[in-house]
Amino acid sequence: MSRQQRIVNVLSVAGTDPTGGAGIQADLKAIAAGGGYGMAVVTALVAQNTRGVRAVHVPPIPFLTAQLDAVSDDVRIDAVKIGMLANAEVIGAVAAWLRRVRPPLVVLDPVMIAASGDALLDPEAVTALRGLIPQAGLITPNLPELAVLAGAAGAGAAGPADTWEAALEQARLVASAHGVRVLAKAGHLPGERTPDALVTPEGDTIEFPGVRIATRNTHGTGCSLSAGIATRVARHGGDWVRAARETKAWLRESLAAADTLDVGGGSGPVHHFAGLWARGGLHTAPEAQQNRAVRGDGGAGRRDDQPAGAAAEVTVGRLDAGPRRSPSQ
Ligand SMILES: Nc1ncnc2c1ncn2[C@@H]1O[C@H](COP(=O)(O)OP(=O)(O)OP(=O)(O)O)[C@@H](O)[C@H]1O
Ligand SMILES: Cc1ncc(COP(=O)(O)O)c(N)n1
Repeated sequence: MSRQQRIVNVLSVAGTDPTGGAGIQADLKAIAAGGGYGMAVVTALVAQNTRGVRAVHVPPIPFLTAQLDAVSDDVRIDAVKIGMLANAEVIGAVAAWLRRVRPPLVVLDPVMIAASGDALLDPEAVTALRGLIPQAGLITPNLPELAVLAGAAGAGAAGPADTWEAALEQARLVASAHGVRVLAKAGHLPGERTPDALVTPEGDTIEFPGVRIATRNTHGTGCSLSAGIATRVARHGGDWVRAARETKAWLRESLAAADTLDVGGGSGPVHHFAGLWARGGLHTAPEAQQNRAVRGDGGAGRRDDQPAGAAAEVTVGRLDAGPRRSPSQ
């Protein structure tokens, strides 16, 4: 098998979601759907469902390190996705392992607060989290997380961006302060548009347009996006733009089919395998309709007026980003 055809091994270092919509469980589905072999190290056991978080249990730090070493002592790691880190001790252990192992590609989703409003990171651990950023090739904060990072990087306590322009400005500040690529995401903004933008440390901005899908089943979209990008950037030899573009198209397809699942009474998961199952002839429209009928919402309100991958990205600024200094290019 040639190097290009090799199946990539992708490690998720994250917390759990026993209902399967976010965290490690979502990551493994996103990695598989993206064409990689998924592996997982648990940073925190989280008792949560589609409605919220009930309890968090962080394993002893030596056990976390033992999990990380068990993988890296045995398996070639092509990319790492890092999600929930819970506290400064966990961050320290993951940072030390990254320095030792130097995986070639690292995507850091700086998870701080669940969509339900529950804290997934000790507020005092933000400084430690910022220290981890230079070891990543890409970070994927949502708007509240971006505001925290921008505030710490000198923007003051501005709060989450309420316009796309303000989000891009914060992303540029964070990218240049930490020498890292930042994926800004408009998921939390009101309105019809949900663009993402890849911002380089040099200030180049590659925008991926998107149209909002009217569903409340968006649990774990950030987890799935970051794990999908980690998988595709490894498959595409470090091409971050292609990885982000393709992952957004896949996530759109998965979000558009989220209402065909029937998982929980809160914000449910996306359907990670909707595209694959449709192309394989599995679970066709009548079954999906039935799920919606059982739940009683008839699927009303869902909008999918744009085929996956239809939107072309827009480049603002220079494209010649050049190689990065960090080991996790
Ligand atoms: N309703 C939607 N329609 C289309 N795309 C969406 C929608 N909601 C989120 N997205 C997309 O999902 C991805 C994650 O966005 P978001 O900003 O919600 O991240 P997040 O808050 O980290 O996710 P999570 O819900 O896992 O915490 C982005 O690519 C965003 O554009
Ligand atoms: C273990 C874990 N990691 C991340 C999230 C964020 O996802 P969301 O904001 O959709 O709740 C989560 N709920 N749980």
